[in-house]
Amino acid sequence: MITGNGITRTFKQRGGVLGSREVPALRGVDFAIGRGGAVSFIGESGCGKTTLGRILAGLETYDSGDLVINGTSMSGLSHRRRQPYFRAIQLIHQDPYSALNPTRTIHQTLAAPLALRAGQTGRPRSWTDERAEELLALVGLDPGYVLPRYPHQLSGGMRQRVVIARALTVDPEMLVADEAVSMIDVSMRLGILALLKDLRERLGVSVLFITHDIATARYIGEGGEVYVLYRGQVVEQGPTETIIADPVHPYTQSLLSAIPVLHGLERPGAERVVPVEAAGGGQAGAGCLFADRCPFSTERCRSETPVLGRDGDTVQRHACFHPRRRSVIPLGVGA
Ligand SMILES: Nc1ncnc2c1ncn2[C@@H]1O[C@H](COP(=O)(O)OP(=O)(O)OP(=O)(O)O)[C@@H](O)[C@H]1O
Repeated sequence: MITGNGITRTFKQRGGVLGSREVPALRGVDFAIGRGGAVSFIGESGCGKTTLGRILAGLETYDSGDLVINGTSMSGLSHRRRQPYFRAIQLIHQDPYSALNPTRTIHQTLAAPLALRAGQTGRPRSWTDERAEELLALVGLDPGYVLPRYPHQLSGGMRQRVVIARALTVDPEMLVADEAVSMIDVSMRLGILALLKDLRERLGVSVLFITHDIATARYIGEGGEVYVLYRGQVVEQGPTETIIADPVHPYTQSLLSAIPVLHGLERPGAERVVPVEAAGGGQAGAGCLFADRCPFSTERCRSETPVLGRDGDTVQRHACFHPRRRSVIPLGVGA
């Protein structure tokens, strides 16, 4: 089980006419991912998805809160003592080309971590070649074809499969797939998503999917959970099917209507969500961060901060004073 309790991360950005400013990327995010689970974090660009994925993979630090991996808190541990825990969480980047060393064959790419793994688990050196073949077959590649080749000799989809095979060399508990298909040819995307689903079922590895794309979250997160992030805060969370079929937070509803969101939300009335650039700063303080963009905001939304919680009759948790079931206008309608 991997849990995050109140994870916050603020970056200092320098330069520009305004001098340096603080950008809160994550503002107290809670989550829990069990073994074999499927969790999607969805939200627009800049909502903090990648920062969260990097924190989970041990590539980024958090300012406060706690990350607990299988019962052990990462907060009090030195960098060196955290490493074995973070090995259980492997990050799949969106760009498989830059994730692979172009000067190494796929055989070399897999042999190095497998040799380390053989040492750790007391296996003979010969095991590494066997395991490399096994892993490539597991991710749907022909080892005989792929092993002697360099990354540039493979398609984007094949490269992403190699990246997944490399992540599996350490027997991870969780794969964090950060927009893992966004840079891959459309024709190969479904295959990669199906592979991640299959690995979840066959190996019991959990998958955390980071995406701005609801359709992908729906596919990969079947039977799992969705967390909707807005400006570093979870605004709605619950079973994938419920969040997609029956969202109650206006931001989730707007995400479901269109991305980027510019269309009306419901009929009649054609209330419109203000585009993010046109909205106010939405800085921390009292009030809902989404209030400037929300067609349903009231005085209360501007002065009080809604907390993630459950109404009596909702399956999901939400952070909204005016949660409502609204019929979402399908993509492209109402522009
Ligand atoms: N290393 C950094 N230094 C300064 N600011 C950063 C850094 N990393 C992220 N940020 C800022 O933190 C906020 C969240 O960024 P993050 O990349 O996590 O969002 P995201 O939802 O993954 O967006 P995208 O889909 O565009 O990658 C953004 O405002 C971003 O500019």
